[in-house]
Amino acid sequence: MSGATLVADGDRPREGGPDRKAIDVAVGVLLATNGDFLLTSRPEGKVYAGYWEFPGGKLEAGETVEQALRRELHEEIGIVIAAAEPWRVELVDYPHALVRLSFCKVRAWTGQLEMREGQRFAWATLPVAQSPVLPGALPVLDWLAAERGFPGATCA
Ligand SMILES: Nc1nc2c([nH]c(=O)n2[C@H]2C[C@H](O)[C@@H](COP(=O)(O)OP(=O)(O)OP(=O)(O)O)O2)c(=O)[nH]1
Repeated sequence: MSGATLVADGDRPREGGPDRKAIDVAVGVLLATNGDFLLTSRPEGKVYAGYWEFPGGKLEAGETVEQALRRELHEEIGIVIAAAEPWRVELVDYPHALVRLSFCKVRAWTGQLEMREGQRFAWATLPVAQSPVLPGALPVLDWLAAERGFPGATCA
């Protein structure tokens, strides 16, 4: 897992000193009725371009996680989500930023998937065939595996 450290929420960040402020990010784990989950690739021009992740993005000033997730998923993949079910929060210390990822499960939405930033997308299952997976998205695969009683490696 080069270039990023997963740290327990509340721990002091590895680099940048105590003033390094975490950037809040809302992330959606879209679940199809058959259990498949949506992965999207990071667009060109962003850090970790081409890596697979769960769709989402940074909170804007004054937004809640759910509001940001609703906005980001509409802007980036063209859908309008129903409820966002808060799931887990994870702090990841990247060289480019310390990010606090708020993962939400999303089971219902309207609209057709439309990759508006030139991303690729895949309905994935365990073990995930897509590669490489963004370091900050890997724990989600472990959480899904634990929930599902899936044994072994989560990536092929
Ligand atoms: N969307 C998403 N971001 C993740 C995941 N895991 C992970 O570490 N991240 C990190 C990567 C980035 O540092 C940060 C998200 O920032 P971003 O640059 O993609 O957000 P954004 O779409 O708002 O981008 P921009 O408006 O600044 O261009 O969160 C994940 O599964 N999904």
